[in-house]
Amino acid sequence: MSWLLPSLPSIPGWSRPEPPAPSEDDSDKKVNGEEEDDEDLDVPPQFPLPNSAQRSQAPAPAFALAPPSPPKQRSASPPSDLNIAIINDPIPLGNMPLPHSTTTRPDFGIKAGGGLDVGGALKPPPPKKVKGRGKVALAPGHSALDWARLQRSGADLRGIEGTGYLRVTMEELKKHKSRDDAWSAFNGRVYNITPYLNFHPGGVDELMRVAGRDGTKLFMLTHSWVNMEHLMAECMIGMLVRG
Ligand code: HEM
Repeated sequence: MSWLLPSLPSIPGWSRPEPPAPSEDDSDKKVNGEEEDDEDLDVPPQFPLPNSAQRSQAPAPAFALAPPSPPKQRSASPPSDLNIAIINDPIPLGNMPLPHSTTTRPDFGIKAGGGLDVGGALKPPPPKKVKGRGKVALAPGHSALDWARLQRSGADLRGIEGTGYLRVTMEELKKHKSRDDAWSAFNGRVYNITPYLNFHPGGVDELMRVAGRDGTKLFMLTHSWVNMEHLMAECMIGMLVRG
């Protein structure tokens, strides 16, 4: 192996230390041609050394177990339902003044023990009072379905059997304003409302308010969504004309 080592110039007074000659003990450690490691080589040195100054001054090893922490004091109030830490004990601040923004601690409406103290702006609005729509209880046999059946029955609902659609003047219209002979005009068409009176969900009296006159405005103000032309198709007398 000498060829691996660079050839050093020979310096007077200096010589390469010769490796120690293998002793008889070393030869004993060779078993079946394999060299056993010396166990002492893997043991790290003690630090600090057993007779060092650090070791003599150190009262106890620094990695001794810390004493157990004292049991936590439970607050009188149960914990909040919300996952927000509410600090009961003020944090010691020494002489440090609190910033203006935190001189009063906000509670965010959270009550002690959980739940929200909804007050002021957070309070839900009171339930709206629903104004009575003025629907009436219809007599048996006078439902919307009964009216539809009556319309399809072929019965004379116009009250002017045998005549076609009429041209009705305002003067003529005004003559039909009784319970058993009531006409009314809606959107330029004149209807015999008499057979419908007891079927009217708003009641007889409401419908009678427009008997003998133009009821378009009141109808639209009350229930513009009602398909009056369809409901009253079989009751149509004719068209409202000037004259
Ligand atoms: C021939 C014309 C009319 C027909 C076919 C008719 C039909 C109806 C119908 C189908 C309803 C039930 C509405 C619903 O359930 O949403 C109703 C309700 C009502 N109608 Fe009429 N109506 C007529 C004329 C009038 C007029 C002229 C008035 C008022 C003077 C009136 C007053 C009411 C009221 C107060 C109700 C109950 C409240 C409501 O449901 O809106 N109706 N009517």
